[in-house]
Amino acid sequence: MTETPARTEIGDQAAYAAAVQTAVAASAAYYGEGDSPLDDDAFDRLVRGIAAYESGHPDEVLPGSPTGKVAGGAVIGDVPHTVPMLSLDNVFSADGLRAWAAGLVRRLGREVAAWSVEPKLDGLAISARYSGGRLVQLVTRGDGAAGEDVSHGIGMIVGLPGRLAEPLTVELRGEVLMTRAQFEAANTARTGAGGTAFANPRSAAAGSLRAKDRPYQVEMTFFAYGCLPLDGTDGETAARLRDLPHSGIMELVAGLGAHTTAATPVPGITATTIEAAGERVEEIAALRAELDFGIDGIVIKADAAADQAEAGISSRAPRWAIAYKLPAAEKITRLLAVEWNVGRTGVIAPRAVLEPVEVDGSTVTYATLHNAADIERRGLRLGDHVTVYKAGDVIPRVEAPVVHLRTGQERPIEAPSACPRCGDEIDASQQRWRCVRGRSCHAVASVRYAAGRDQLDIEGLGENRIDQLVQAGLIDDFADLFVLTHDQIVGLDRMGETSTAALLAAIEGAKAKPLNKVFCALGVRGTGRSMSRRIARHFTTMDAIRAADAEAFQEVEGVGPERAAMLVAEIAELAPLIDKLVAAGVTMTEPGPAGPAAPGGSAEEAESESSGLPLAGLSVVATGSMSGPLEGLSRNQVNELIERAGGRASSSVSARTSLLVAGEKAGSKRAKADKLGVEIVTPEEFAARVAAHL
Ligand SMILES: NC(=O)c1ccc[n+]([C@@H]2O[C@H](COP(=O)([O-])OP(=O)(O)OC[C@H]3O[C@@H](n4cnc5c(N)ncnc54)[C@H](O)[C@@H]3O)[C@@H](O)[C@H]2O)c1
Ligand SMILES: [Zn+2]
Repeated sequence: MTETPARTEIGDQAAYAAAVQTAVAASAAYYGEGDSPLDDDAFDRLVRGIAAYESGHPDEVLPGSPTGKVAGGAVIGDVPHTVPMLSLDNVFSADGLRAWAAGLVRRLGREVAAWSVEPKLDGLAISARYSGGRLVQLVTRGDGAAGEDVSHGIGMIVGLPGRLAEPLTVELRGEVLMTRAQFEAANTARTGAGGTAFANPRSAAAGSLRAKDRPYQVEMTFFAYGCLPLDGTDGETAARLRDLPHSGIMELVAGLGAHTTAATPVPGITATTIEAAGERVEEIAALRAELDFGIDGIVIKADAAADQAEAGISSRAPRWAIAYKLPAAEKITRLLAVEWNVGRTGVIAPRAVLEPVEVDGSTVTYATLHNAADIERRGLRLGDHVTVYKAGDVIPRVEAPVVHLRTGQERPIEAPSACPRCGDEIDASQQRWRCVRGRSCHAVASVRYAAGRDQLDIEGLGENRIDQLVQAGLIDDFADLFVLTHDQIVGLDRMGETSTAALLAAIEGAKAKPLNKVFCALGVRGTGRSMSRRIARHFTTMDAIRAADAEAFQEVEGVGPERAAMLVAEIAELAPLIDKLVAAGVTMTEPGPAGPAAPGGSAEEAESESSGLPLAGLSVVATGSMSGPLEGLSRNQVNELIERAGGRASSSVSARTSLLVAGEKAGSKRAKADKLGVEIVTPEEFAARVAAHL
């Protein structure tokens, strides 16, 4: 959310003319079939470059330039709109919003009565005309003055009723989009019918709405954001629509039976000050990742009809409304490779390796692909351009191939025919593939981790020895260590009486390790040493950990909703292993009083482990893209660095945060840290502080 967003540099007239051509073609594709070769970020950079060039060379402006026009002037329709369907001007920061509001107040010569704040739905604008309460025509926005008749879409759009609750003659305006589920279903239907996948929900909605004869059914969703009189609207209704504030219109529309944002986790609200409106902007932005439909910003409008009427409109956009743009949550990049990783339980999951791309404030190199069937269903190929989606803390995912960018060089993605870790067979009978060895596929690595110095610290149990025990069929996981007998071990290669006795004693000693070490030994995803200490300290017993739900886990510092849900799932999955440990008499409690952990767990440990380290006692959050010596580090690697340097890594800024490492595009976390007075440093400054641990 930087105030001066990046733009394409345009050096001369020829480059300018080429840029105009590219932008107009992209717009035509975007509003037409929904198959633009550019992602929104690239398109917006280009148009900003064009605008900058034009302001420096006003005599060179081409008549076909997209600037200052609805839909870049790229689209034409033949159904005139009663009232122009406009675009929206943009701001990119809280300062920009305040400046815009101040300008509007100046123009009106009085305070704005109220602000309405609602999500900016990322679909396409539609005009839905009702006659006597019956839906009779659908028209796209087109160039703003006239649009295309897409009435064949009637009946495919959830939330756009065929009949209103009252027999009114009115025009509803709103956005048609696809929810994530509708998008997945549309792509399944399309690829199933031999077609190619849509690149993203927005283009799927655009393409589906315009297509007339389709051999398969798709479903879309409508959200209303306006209601206008039409020819034939009765006088009373027309007067009501003219006088009601925007919020009142929204209530009326909902009452008529059309979808509005009221029923979503981000309902439109009104605020009396622009500061309060700004807070709502932050709230909506924070919920973006959890919504099942795309939003690309937040729309702030003067609510009162009189304020709107007096502010008026420009040729492109109303002056009484503004779009607060959020960073693009979706980018186009290349799919370079697919890795097949074997999880702790033997699940074999594909992961996309991408040409690194900046999405929503962080660099994305990997993205989830779920399973082999998913790759098939999406019709992905190696070398494809793909749309990658990430918002907030959501794990990045590959949405779809951008089929119209194919060159013919793309290759099929080959699924492994044997377990990539142990070479044994794959059980492909379910959507999630598994190694037939299940957990024991993972045995050597996981037992080695459990026996490591920071976990159970079992001396004499190196990789070779573990491998030997696994090969001999004596252990499948580290709980099996505790039931090994003298006779089982002493016969093994290079195991004499002395080393056998030493090993058994070391294993026996591990039973007395405190809960935090035992928990850490489980290798729960997303928990390292310090997180294990915090969890053990917070819950104090394994029973309490096992009983905790996601909400309870979020009370542990540094555990957000996503990690909490994962912890619950992982711990449930580990139940058989934990049961074995309990049965073997391994310690399941943490000494010392419960409560928030000191930076290093128990006070003593904290002393010995992290005092003297540069981040001792500090809770550190990193956000935005890392640069300087930290460039290229994943968020996880940065967190590990924080922990190595004695700090606690956390993903959310709170009053307890000591330090925010804010890279480029730090966004809302930076704003929050600012507000809370948390110290903020650049990645370079941070790197200097922890140089010894880099
Ligand atoms: N990738 C490409 O090639 C390409 C080409 C053209 C445009 N675009 C993208 O489209 C955007 C510009 O498009 P635009 O001119 O349609 O403007 P816009 O989408 O940024 O804003 C105007 C539109 O917002 C929609 N909207 C959503 N929620 C609303 C609400 N609550 N109240 C009012 N309106 C709401 C309406 O449909 C309205 O027409 C840019 O972000 C650009 O990146 C991309
Ligand atoms: Zn295996």
